[in-house]
Amino acid sequence: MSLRAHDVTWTAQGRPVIDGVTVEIPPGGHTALLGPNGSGKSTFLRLLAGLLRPEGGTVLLSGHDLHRLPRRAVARRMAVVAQEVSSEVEMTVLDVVLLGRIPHHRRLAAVAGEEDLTYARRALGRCGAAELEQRRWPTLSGGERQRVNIARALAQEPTELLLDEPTNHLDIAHQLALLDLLAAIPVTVVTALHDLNLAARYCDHLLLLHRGRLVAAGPPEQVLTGETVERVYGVRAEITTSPTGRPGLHFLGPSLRAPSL
Ligand SMILES: Nc1ncnc2c1ncn2[C@@H]1O[C@H](COP(=O)(O)OP(=O)(O)OP(=O)(O)O)[C@@H](O)[C@H]1O
Repeated sequence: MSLRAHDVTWTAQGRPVIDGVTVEIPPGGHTALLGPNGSGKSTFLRLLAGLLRPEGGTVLLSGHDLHRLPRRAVARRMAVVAQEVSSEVEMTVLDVVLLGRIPHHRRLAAVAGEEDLTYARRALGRCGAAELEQRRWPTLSGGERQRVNIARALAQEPTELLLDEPTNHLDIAHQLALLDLLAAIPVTVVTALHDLNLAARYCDHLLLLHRGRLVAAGPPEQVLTGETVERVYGVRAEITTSPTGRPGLHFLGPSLRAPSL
């Protein structure tokens, strides 16, 4: 297992935000991190990425405690696409993507050699953003910025890629293209997602958080049951098999009973 969390806990203002979560992320697969607003998805993603330190438990990368590994070695392996990115940075798109190459160099001045440019341009192409290369970052739309930010992460050539709501700002065609891309790359991917149908369609392994606790883990048909969706989201759903062979959720309305655990 490339990435594991064992009994991980993190609190804010005395309240557990992540509460004793143990998971194994299947290597080379695409795992979706699901849960209602405030359930702890972003926090857990940051813990998996080593951006937050667990207050209890450990995150293990290839069997080693993430916080005992040199930061540079982790940065070379793991790429993170955060939810919010600044729109103010005065750089071209190509330079933003080249930032992904920094962990592969000892000196900043060494970034932007031929090999780096090849990686950066290939990543832009994969994200359907090749034509944006010379645009100034602040002039991009939200969806363009999102695609470039993902290209930056791919240019890093990570073995683990963690993304927080990467489909935000993307139209449906770009959402599907991005999830197809993430399914095709030979990298361990963990994506926080709100859209349960997209998660069921594109991800092999789902983790469902509720109030900081892991309430279900496994393949989509096992995790996304009507009972679980109603209990966690407080919404009634009819679940059928979609033409893709994956579960398809049809939301019927609010639960007639209060959401609880
Ligand atoms: N530094 C912090 N200080 C105080 N509370 C925090 C902090 N970080 C997270 N929280 C709280 O922890 C809970 C989980 O937050 P988190 O952003 O991880 O949830 P999420 O599942 O990603 O939510 P969303 O779907 O709305 O993006 C929220 O109630 C949030 O307010």
